[in-house]
Amino acid sequence: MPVSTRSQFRNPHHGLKEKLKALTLLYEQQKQTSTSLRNSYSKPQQNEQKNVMRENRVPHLTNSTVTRTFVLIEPPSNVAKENFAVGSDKIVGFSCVRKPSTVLSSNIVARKLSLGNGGMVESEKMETVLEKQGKVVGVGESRILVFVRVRPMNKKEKEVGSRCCVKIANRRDVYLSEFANENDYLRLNRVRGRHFTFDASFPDSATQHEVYSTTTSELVEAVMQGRNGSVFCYGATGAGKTYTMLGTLENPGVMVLAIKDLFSKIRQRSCDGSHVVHLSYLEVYNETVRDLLSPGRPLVLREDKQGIVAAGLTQYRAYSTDEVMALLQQGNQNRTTEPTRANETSSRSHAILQVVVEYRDRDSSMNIVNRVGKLSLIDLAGSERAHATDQRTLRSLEGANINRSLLALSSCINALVEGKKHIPYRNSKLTQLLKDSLGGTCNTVMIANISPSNLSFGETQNTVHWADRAKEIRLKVSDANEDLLPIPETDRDQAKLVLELQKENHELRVQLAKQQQKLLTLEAQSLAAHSSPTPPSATSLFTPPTSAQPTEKRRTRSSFLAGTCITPESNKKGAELVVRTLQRTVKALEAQIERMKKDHSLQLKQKDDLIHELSQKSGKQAVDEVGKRVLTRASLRPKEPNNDELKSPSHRFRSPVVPTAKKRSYWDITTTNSPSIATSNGRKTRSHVISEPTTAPPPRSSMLLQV
Ligand SMILES: Nc1ncnc2c1ncn2[C@@H]1O[C@H](COP(=O)(O)OP(=O)(O)OP(=O)(O)O)[C@@H](O)[C@H]1O
Repeated sequence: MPVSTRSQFRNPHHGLKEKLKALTLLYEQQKQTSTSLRNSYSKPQQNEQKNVMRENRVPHLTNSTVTRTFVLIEPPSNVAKENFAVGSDKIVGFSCVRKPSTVLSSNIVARKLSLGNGGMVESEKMETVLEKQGKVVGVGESRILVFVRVRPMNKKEKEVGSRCCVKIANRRDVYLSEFANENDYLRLNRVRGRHFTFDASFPDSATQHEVYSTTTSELVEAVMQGRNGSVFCYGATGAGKTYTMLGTLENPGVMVLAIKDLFSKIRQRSCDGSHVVHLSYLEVYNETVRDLLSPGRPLVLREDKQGIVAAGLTQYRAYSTDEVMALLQQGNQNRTTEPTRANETSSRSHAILQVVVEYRDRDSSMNIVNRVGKLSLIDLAGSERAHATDQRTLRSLEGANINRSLLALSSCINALVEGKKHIPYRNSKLTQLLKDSLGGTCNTVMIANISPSNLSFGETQNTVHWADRAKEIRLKVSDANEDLLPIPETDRDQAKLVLELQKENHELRVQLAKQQQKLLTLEAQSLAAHSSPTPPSATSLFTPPTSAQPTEKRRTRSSFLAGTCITPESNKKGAELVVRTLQRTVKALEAQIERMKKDHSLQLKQKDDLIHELSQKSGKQAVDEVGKRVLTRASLRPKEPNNDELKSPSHRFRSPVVPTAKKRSYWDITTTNSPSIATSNGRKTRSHVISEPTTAPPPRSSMLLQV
């Protein structure tokens, strides 16, 4: 059994000293390792890191009473590795479409927060953190986006020498440092610090535009797609909620910037320029709901298909941003604000501005889509400690009510995070109104406003704690409120009329083709029936157009048909008329021929009679002469004019008289010059017979005269 010696008891710290030495050695080694690691980073990053560290240590160095014991929690090494470049953060895609599982992050939230510097997507980092904690967003779910904004230290805080207890690093990490109370000697040596991570965190230097573009601009885009969106500010009194939501004239806040953005987007996209923007503005003051645009009696909350609505709330139709601004100003004037110790213009009520946007857009198939989106912008009253505000009755009652409603909100957040079936929305008017934003199908953004002062550490810690809890609230993925527009009644009638006309037109064309076919058949039949020649004009008129025919002819025909609108009856009548005309012509011609025949025979008879009479009147000589001369019928014909006088070519074919005479004259010449009357071949002609007497034959002209 070991016996303890006295010396051992006398020197109880002997072992501890050795341990301390070993620990110091280990600490030195760790320090060297971390220094060498830091040196391996790039220079700008190193500088940034140094800055971060320096800023973190500022309060530590400035306060001499706590320098010995206060140790700040340094940002984790991975924070230092990340890029610190300032860029406007963006929430990407409120559509809540989820990607399939990946190796690193099996469930990546579609609502992404990307850094402009091309670094790792913020939501992915966040998702990795959540995944490690087993808090990953499920399929068909989305989560509330949570942001933290630190306001600058105010004059009062500076005057009392308060110190900054909030450090924002890497645009998303929040480090809270609790300074030990100088008078609390027991806790003087305690180190208190906490680290939180949010979708984005804004330092006191962040501008209103920066806050709007990071937190709400994508939400406005989702509202334009027909989804519902909510933005609410949460925090202690005087933390900067109203400044963030409403802002000032010089620095307008989220409400103003969102409405401006909304109007400009509607104007750009509304396909027919028509859009409807309805506005309502209410406050929850001491558990009563009041219309800020037309103050009057308190409103009653009712639940219908659209969710919780305030019955009788005025819905103003706004046509421009200026009009909305005017309404907003009017509403704010009606809002209950009172100066408190913590805030000179403290909001004593929760204010909810609701903008319903309805406009027509064209989808990818160029269909007209009616989209309706609702944007709720909420400025909550600040939570406060009783001792921080005035202790007057009304103020304390207000404070109690504010705290009660915020407590109800906290209970709802707790229940939602824990996945409870029953969410106590009914515990307060505020939670009833926020039901849709917290547990419904709505894209929700929460901005937690905090003060940097160590004097408000408790409130700040409380706010950040609830904001951290709110990150875990899961929302249902919302479908866009959009309808394909029905075709207007007038358009439908017109379309019907066009269809009917087209049908009628087609039928008429078919009928026309049939009639043309019938007409051709009739023509063919009539031509077959009357094989007599028809005038070319008539034939060509009714000859069906063939491909060989000139186009002009066909055109003439079609225009003729089109112009006169020939009916089957008129076609038939026309054909009959032509046939009758032709028949008449044929008959007339036949009659003429008959007449000519008769005349001719009569003339012949008359000539014969004349010859006979002449022969009887003249004596024997005459009879002999007549007998010697052969009188031909041709000789009795009237004298033909000279060939040279013949103008018409038809004379060439009339009679062979002239050539005969020529021949005769030729023979006359030859016979005159020739001693013999016989021809060379011995044949005698009638002329030869005439020339037989010894007397010289009379000249040709005389011979003709004799006749
Ligand atoms: N980011 C900021 N930059 C400059 N000033 C700010 C900022 N945030 C807040 N302030 C100022 O701080 C003061 C308090 O802010 P505000 O009224 O917005 O607080 P609150 O959270 O709305 O308080 P309450 O809950 O009592 O209404 C105001 O004078 C405001 O101008």
